[in-house]
Amino acid sequence: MRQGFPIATRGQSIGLLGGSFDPAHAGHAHITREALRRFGLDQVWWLVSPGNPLKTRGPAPMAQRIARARRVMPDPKVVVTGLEAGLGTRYTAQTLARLKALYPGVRFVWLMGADNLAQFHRWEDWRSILAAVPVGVLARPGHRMVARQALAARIFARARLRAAQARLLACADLPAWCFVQMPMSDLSSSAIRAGGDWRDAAEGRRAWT
Ligand SMILES: Nc1ncnc2c1ncn2[C@@H]1O[C@H](COP(=O)(O)OP(=O)(O)OP(=O)(O)O)[C@@H](O)[C@H]1O
Ligand SMILES: O=C(O)c1ccc[n+]([C@@H]2O[C@H](COP(=O)([O-])O)[C@@H](O)[C@H]2O)c1
Repeated sequence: MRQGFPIATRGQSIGLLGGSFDPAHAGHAHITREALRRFGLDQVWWLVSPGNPLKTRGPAPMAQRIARARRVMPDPKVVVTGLEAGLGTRYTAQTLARLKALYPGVRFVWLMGADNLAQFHRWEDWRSILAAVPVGVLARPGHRMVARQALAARIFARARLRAAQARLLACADLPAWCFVQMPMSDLSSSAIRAGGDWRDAAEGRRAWT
């Protein structure tokens, strides 16, 4: 394994939560705990992104975002990484192809909030992502209807597992995706950047819907 890359063994199920984490907040921690439990994952790796290809604004420095993410999510099952910077990949499809080659036999699951499902069809080579790994989608306020309305969800409607089957997702035949509802956090990095109250966000004191 490449130096500085997390360890995973054959047969393990690893969730990958990519994001700008600019900054990380209790909403990220919440969906990660839910994903571990609902999808029966062994670990979740946070992929702190060098920069979302669809966003024009550059994020805060990587080291700063990683350090904060580790404070927000000090869970032994969660590994905060800068893997995409290490791999030199920019698009999720590329990242997944590289990780699957580096970790043969590991079952990766791509995780994302429901807001990302809404625009998933705009991602580079998005169909290849669904061909490569199962996708777990976590509810987010304002995106209740996305599992029915998003273009990618409609095109791949037959690949959808019911929430009751969530634990089967990591081993499911591809393509497969699953949307899980749960108590939601209304936290977002953009609201934190706008409001400047980072401490409350880290400790999750904001409202839950
Ligand atoms: N409160 C939340 N509920 C559900 N999913 C979330 C929540 N916050 C973030 N996510 C998901 O976590 C992943 C990484 O999110 P990201 O780092 O972009 O944070 P963000 O709060 O969405 O940022 P921004 O407000 O700048 O768009 C994405 O898949 C996103 O959908
Ligand atoms: O591959 C793409 O085209 C693509 C487009 C938009 C977002 N993503 C990924 O989605 C994840 C969430 O991005 P963000 O900026 O909403 O935190 C992060 O890992 C991005 O690299 C990927």
